[in-house]
Amino acid sequence: MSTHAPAVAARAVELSKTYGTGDTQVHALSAVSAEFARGEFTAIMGPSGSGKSTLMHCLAGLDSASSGSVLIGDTELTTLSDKQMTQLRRDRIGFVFQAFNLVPTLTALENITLPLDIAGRAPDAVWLNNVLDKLGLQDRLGHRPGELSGGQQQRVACARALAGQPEIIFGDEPTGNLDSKSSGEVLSILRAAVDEFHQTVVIVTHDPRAAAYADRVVFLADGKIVDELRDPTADSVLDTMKRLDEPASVSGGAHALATDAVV
Ligand SMILES: Nc1ncnc2c1ncn2[C@@H]1O[C@H](COP(=O)(O)OP(=O)(O)OP(=O)(O)O)[C@@H](O)[C@H]1O
Repeated sequence: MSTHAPAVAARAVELSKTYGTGDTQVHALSAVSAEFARGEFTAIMGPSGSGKSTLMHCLAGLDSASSGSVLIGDTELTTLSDKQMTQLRRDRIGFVFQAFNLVPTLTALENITLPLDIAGRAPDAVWLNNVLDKLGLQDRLGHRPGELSGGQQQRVACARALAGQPEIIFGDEPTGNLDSKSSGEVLSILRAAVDEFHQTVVIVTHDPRAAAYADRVVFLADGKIVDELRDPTADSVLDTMKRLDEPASVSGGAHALATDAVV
């Protein structure tokens, strides 16, 4: 990776997303501004419907915002043509989503290397082996997705996202379907991508133990960033979640403080 790479891997600037009109209008995101530093692991948390997936999909160029902008490195996504957007997603971004999106007719290994094959790039053999070892996939590479358990399919999707060493990896509940062992393996490899390869990871999770693998946790509520934690532990994440569940009069001070810290 270039030593001149910008310090911020992804940035949302005054990002708003509104669904519907009139009485049924939903403000999924309300002027969210956030930076995701290069070489850092961030977890996004918040109650159901708070806008986590919407934020992640906008950051990853999978959905467009109603207003505001998203930058991946120095590239503003709204300036890109469809073709440029496809290339950016393919070359610079890795995705691990709950719906694994594996190709059923390809083997696990073929699924893992598919994005690289399409891009005409060869995987770094040492890195790929490391990923396959850490995710315990070496003896499953010849199997098709239908012959793998849910947890194994999720690990294949994770290996696919990591294989090309993209600048930034987005995960929407990447451990949502996994038992605690598989979950730990996926989170450890995401942590290694950050620590050993200076990649950037942003995941949405409901699980405080998963969030504890991150360097930073950003909390959303009602489409706004309301708090942030550095060097989280499962306990500090739980405490913050409880505090944010308290009535607005009690937690209002924390909201104002956190918003200042993030913007
Ligand atoms: N396509 C859509 N049409 C209308 N409303 C939508 C659409 N997608 C999301 N929403 C609404 O936007 C809000 C934010 O949704 P989002 O999926 O981002 O929340 P979330 O925090 O990821 O929730 P969860 O934890 O349940 O996955 C919710 O109120 C949701 O109902």
